[in-house]
Amino acid sequence: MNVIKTKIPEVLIFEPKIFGDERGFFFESFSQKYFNDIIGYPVNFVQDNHSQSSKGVLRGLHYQLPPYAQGKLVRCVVGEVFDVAVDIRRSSPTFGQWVGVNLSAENKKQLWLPEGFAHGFLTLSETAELLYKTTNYYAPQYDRGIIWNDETIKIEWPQLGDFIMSNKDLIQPLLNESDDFL
Ligand SMILES: Cc1cn([C@H]2C[C@H](O)[C@@H](COP(=O)(O)OP(=O)(O)O[C@H]3O[C@H](C)C(=O)[C@H](O)[C@H]3O)O2)c(=O)[nH]c1=O
Repeated sequence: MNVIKTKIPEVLIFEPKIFGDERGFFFESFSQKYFNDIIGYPVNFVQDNHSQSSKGVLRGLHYQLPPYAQGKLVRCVVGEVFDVAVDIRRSSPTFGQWVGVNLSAENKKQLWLPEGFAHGFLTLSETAELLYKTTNYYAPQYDRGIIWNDETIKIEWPQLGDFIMSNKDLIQPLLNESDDFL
């Protein structure tokens, strides 16, 4: 597994070792021991999520407030997405900064974003399926969002024309109006 640092120290990109042969491929998509060694502390995932989206669907930017904050390990198993993590920890030197990476069934990359980050993605392929592990359970009453095109974050979303979003995501607050994370 290759680990790629990003401009935000806590956000990492993992590239698993792929074993290909005439039958196809095999790779370990997750190893608790390896992951803990890389992150430097024990990370306990309690929930797996799976979502499917059509081209142009943008989901996010979402996070959960403490005590239900979620770290996420995200991978794309069908198609391709532009996946984004935003640092929403007001005490962080990288507050308001973002990392974007193309995750795809082809590149098999994974994005790790710990608690304190908002998550969102834009679907680039006709259809895409995302699998992601979370370090806390879904808690709708603690679910929060930030508008996808917040001018202080300035995420450089790929230009695909009109995005498809849930009604909830069309009216998310600005970062500076959102509920404090830390
Ligand atoms: C997130 C979640 C949702 N749900 C139910 C609630 C709704 O009835 C339905 C769709 O939920 P929602 O529209 O919030 O799904 P997304 O817009 O994909 O939300 C996710 O999008 C961004 C990218 C994330 O990182 C989060 O995991 C999450 O916020 O699934 C559950 O039952 N459990 C869950 O963990």
